Amino acid sequence: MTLIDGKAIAQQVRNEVREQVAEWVAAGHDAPGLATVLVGDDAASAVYVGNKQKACAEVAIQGFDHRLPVDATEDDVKRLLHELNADPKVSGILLQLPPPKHLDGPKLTEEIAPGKDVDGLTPISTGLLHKNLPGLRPCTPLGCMELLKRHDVDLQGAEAVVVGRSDLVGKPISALLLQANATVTTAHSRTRDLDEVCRRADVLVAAVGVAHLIKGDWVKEGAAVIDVGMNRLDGKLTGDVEFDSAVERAGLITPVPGGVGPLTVAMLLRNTLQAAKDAA
Ligand SMILES: Nc1nc2c(c(=O)[nH]1)N[C@@H](CN(C=O)c1ccc(C(=O)N[C@@H](CCC(=O)O)C(=O)O)cc1)CN2
Repeated sequence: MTLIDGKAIAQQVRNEVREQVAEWVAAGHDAPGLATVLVGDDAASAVYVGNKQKACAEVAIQGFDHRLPVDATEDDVKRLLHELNADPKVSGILLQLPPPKHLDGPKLTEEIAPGKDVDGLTPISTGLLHKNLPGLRPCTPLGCMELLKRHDVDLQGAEAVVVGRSDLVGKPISALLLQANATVTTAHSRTRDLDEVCRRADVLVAAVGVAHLIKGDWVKEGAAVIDVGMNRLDGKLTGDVEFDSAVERAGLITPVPGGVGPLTVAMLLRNTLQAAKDAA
């Protein structure tokens, strides 16, 4: 069994982005710029945004850190996003999710210009993904694919089961796996005989947001298990997979923390460089 080291792979990706940014700037271009927009004072979101800004500094991407108060209106957020859309120093924009309850995160995200949508979450980016046309893809699904690629997991004709159908992870990772020629089942909370469906999987992606939903004996011997879940259980961060039992059967598996999570930020950096290049 191989334990996937997401931190190490994320660091490799960040090193690659740093070199590619340096080459881009050496060729006479402006450094790419990433604008993060955080509305309100959610502690976890503030940490994620802080990490994104730090990661930008590490690879010489310009970071623009925008904070709006918890009572910001829909118009306030839209105004800021429109300003950022028009700012040539900004190659990529992200609205940290979720915003405070009175705001509709997905609807506000639609205001981001598709060319700057480094989260890959606007309807245009979603359409490009599902048509397999060039565009920006969501970061966490890209991170899952990167982990599989760097571990040489053969996806051709593989049975892939994705548990979860969110716009952020479940649906886009299903699309990416399908494009890699896996046979994909997107399972969810209403799927019948979920245990049996999971047991078919050569590649099992858990992105449902329920701590330890996927039991060890649902895992096929030798399967690649990618756990996207990030749940708090008894004060501890834990995934959607019952790790201690799944590890007995998996061929390779991501831990939580230290698996998929770090790749989200690394792929955001890669997307920001891509957005800068596409805009040039
Ligand atoms: N606009 C977006 N909002 C949100 C996204 C996103 O991709 N775009 N994803 C998540 C939050 N997120 C990044 O924004 C994120 C979450 C977790 C991690 C991470 O590295 N997790 C660590 C553990 C961290 C901890 O101890 O709390 C890990 O898994 O090892 C990175 C990014 C929702 N919002």
